[in-house]
Amino acid sequence: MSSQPLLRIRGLLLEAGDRSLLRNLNLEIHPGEFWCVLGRNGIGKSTLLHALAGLRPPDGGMLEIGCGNALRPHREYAPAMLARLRGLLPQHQFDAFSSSVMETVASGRFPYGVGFMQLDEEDAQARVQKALEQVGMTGHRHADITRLSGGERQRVALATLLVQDPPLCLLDEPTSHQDMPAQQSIMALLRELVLSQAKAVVASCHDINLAAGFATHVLILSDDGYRAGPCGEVLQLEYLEHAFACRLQEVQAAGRKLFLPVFAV
Ligand SMILES: Nc1ncnc2c1ncn2[C@@H]1O[C@H](COP(=O)(O)OP(=O)(O)OP(=O)(O)O)[C@@H](O)[C@H]1O
Repeated sequence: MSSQPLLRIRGLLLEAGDRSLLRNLNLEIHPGEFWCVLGRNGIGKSTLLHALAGLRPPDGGMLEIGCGNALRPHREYAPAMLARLRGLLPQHQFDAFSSSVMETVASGRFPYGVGFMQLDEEDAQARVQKALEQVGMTGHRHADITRLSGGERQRVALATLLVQDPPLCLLDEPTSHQDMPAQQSIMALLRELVLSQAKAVVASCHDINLAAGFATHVLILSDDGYRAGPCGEVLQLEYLEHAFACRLQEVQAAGRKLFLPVFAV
């Protein structure tokens, strides 16, 4: 890949208490790449995404982010500038107050205002409308976010990220609350962002086959290290069985490679 990376990770160390989650992670994330992060519960996927977003400092090594020019550590950017470079869809949404779906999605434009709530109204509204269409939530635009289902609330959060429109989109389990068609459409939407808008996406995911179907690259985390690279190279039975500590079988269906669990019963 010849383009300038959006994110450079060098010798990254992440710890939780006295436990090392990730040791010596080296990776570059470029425009046009859709990375899925795979691994068991508690392996460190959310921790990694939070570190990539600059929400927690690395415990060792270096993380640099940028767009176009030289990359710099997250701490060297003002918050609004950093919010124009990267956005994070958290795994859970916490709503302390009522707010309409449209107001919530419009909050993604805050980094582009000259002051709090001083937005280009026309531009913001057009973006909100488009994002709600993209996530299939137009019919809920006047709804109170505290009254949405888990899957609906997560799609509103995704629409907020789309409206924020950063070149680097970080998503913690974007498909976890979604039914099967919604999982497919969200993954297709993320792939479209990558292919048609040259964004970079890094998303944690528990479904190997969704990753295989839509991602361009995978990062597989395991207790003793990681594998990273294009899907065709890294989505290997051996690596997956090692990372998930379970037996899998590889099958061909509809012209695609799928990984299924081997049930013990
Ligand atoms: N603030 C914290 N203090 C101590 N340990 C923490 C903290 N936050 C997370 N951990 C631990 O770090 C480990 C990694 O957590 P993380 O949420 O990154 O895992 P994950 O791979 O995203 O898991 P899941 O697939 O279940 O969402 C877990 O063992 C968790 O208990």
